[in-house]
Amino acid sequence: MNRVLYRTRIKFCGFTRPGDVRLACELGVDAIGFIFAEGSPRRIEPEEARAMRNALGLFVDAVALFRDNSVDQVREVIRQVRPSMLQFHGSEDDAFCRGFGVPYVKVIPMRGLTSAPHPHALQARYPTAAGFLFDSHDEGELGGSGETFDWSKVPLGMQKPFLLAGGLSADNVFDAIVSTLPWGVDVCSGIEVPGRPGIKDGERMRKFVEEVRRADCYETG
Ligand SMILES: O=C(O)c1ccccc1NCC(=O)[C@H](O)[C@H](O)COP(=O)(O)O
Repeated sequence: MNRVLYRTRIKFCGFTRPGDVRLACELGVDAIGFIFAEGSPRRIEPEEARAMRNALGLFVDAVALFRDNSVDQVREVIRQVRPSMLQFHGSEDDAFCRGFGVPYVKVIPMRGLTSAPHPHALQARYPTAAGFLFDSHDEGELGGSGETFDWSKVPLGMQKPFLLAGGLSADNVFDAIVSTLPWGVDVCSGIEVPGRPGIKDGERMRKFVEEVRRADCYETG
């Protein structure tokens, strides 16, 4: 497949500082993720996210991440942050996810799977999802682990766009894209200062974007 002129979307996740958000936008990312999951070291309050949302560049989406949060918590984030997309990491079903009237992405935990999830089964379970995100954590675990999963388990023939996540960095995102041809890639710890969750590293962000663009210009034949 000739991938010249293809553009892999980029989502950077787990921001805690407006300056990092501004730099990410200048680097040309498509979406910025704010984490509201209980127990996450990158969890922020809706007020903090609202300030960072206001720092977003033109045409950059705000994505709000949840993991089995209450209806009231999700509503409060929507009220204050006005995300253009919700991302659910827990055991939420389609009825819960669609109930807020904001498009949503459902995260599929990939750790420990012996075979690829079936695209029709995902579609049947989450019929109103705007897309899916394949991440490396196990069912019931937090995301943002910085670990990869077996990319051969990414299903072929997905009916909706999907994002690849889990342990991506400038060192492996080229191979990840060429191997799985995702709609987009999502990274959290791979663009951070090591050992400092939520503190993004400008040079790591820049290199990540550069490697995605390099993959976009690569002809797989
Ligand atoms: O990052 C967290 O702390 C977190 C906690 C609970 C739910 C989701 C969380 N992060 C979501 C993500 O950012 C993705 O899982 C991420 O793209 C993959 O993380 P990483 O392997 O660190 O790149």
